[in-house]
Amino acid sequence: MYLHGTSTINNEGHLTIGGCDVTALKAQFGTPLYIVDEALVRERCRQYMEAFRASGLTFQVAYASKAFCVMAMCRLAEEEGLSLDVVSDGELFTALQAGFPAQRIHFHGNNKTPEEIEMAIDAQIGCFVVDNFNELQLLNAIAKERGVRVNVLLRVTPGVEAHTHEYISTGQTDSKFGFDIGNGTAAVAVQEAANADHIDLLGIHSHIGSQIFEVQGFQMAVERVAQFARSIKEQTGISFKVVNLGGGFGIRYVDGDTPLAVSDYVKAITDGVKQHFSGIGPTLPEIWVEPGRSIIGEAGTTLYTVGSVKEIPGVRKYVAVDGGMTDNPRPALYESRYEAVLANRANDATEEVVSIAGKCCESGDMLIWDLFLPKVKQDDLLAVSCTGAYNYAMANNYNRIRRPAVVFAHEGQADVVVERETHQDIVGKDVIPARLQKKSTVQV
Ligand SMILES: Cc1ncc(COP(=O)(O)O)c(C=O)c1O
Ligand SMILES: N[C@@H](CCCC[NH3+])C(=O)O
Repeated sequence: MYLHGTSTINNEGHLTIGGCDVTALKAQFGTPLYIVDEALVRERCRQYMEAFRASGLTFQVAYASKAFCVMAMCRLAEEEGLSLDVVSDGELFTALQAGFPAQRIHFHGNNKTPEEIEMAIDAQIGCFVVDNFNELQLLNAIAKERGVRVNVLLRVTPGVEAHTHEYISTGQTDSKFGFDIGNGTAAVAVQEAANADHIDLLGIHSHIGSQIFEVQGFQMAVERVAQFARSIKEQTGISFKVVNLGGGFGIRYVDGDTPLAVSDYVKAITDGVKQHFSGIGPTLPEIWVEPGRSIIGEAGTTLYTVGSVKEIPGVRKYVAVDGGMTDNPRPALYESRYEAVLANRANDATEEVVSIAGKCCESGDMLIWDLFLPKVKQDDLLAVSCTGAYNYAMANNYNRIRRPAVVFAHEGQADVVVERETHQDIVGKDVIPARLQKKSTVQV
């Protein structure tokens, strides 16, 4: 059984996270429950910061908040010295409400609305990562209206195919994101941004995909982006002060996943920058990255209570838990695989192979197929590991199921950072028009 971060099994055979016994967390907060190992998140942040410091380059590590964006997480990222990547007014609002320094916020997205752009300009965020020509023109016009100048990176597609699930691969030419280098669009965008009177072009951005295990994709992206920067410099004299190489660094979900150490990914990038960018300008560019999953993914665990257990003799045993695709849609979306332990009897010998079903009215709502566990009973606790990234962030209310609470566990203390939704939250935005209101049956 693989235990991430501070997770241990105590003498009673209970899983503990951040020094908290999960059976006590269940008693206090109920299930399903997302538990975040705060020390592991901090450790990951520090690994990035230290690896970049060791490179001697000027840098920013921006936490890609799409992976898990709540106010406490923004605070934690700020405390660790990270910047923040947001992709919507919702994420921006969350960051600002948490008091995250606006200058360290970078705004992404392939279809920012005028309202989002206005909100971000008014908040004086650090930088827009511009995805397309419509946005470039809109941003310039809004900045002009407000009499300000805005910092911009242009998102380019370097033509690198990352080895990952096709839905989370983004660096190839046929992608909804960015200006393509290969077909010349990126060069046109650079010229247009440089000519725009209310835009300061800081540099370029490239993100090749997510959950990537090898360094080759990143090395290739650095090389392509550097070639592009060199040709732009030669043809136009424009040089890039900042190069953002995105996120995508892989993590260990299950046995057989082989992520590299954070320092290895960072070294591949910084070595590549030193090699390929030397001589383009008087100094090397500032390097930014945007890790999301690798900061928060392994630090998250989802705790469920087992409900029904159904055996189809000779076929399969289904163990249903009190959550499912509403709190973790990743198995249904990407066929993602997860590991789990029986968190109240983790020392019992494994005896059977079961499949973990969610409670949604949907056959595809399966969390884990063919998992070895001790003999599972109703009311047992199941802890699915590695659910920190893109779980709470993609949680939904299908079947009007309430989103679980999130707690940060640290040094024996667990604090709620998101409360469990209530039934009232579920109907809170519903409106019954007057003509559908229930008529009173009381006769006067
Ligand atoms: C532009 C951009 N930056 C950063 C990330 C974060 O990626 P990851 O969570 O894989 O590090 C993503 C998501 O893939 C992204 O699209
Ligand atoms: N939501 C995806 C990652 C998306 C990355 C964003 N560009 C996942 O769960 O793996």
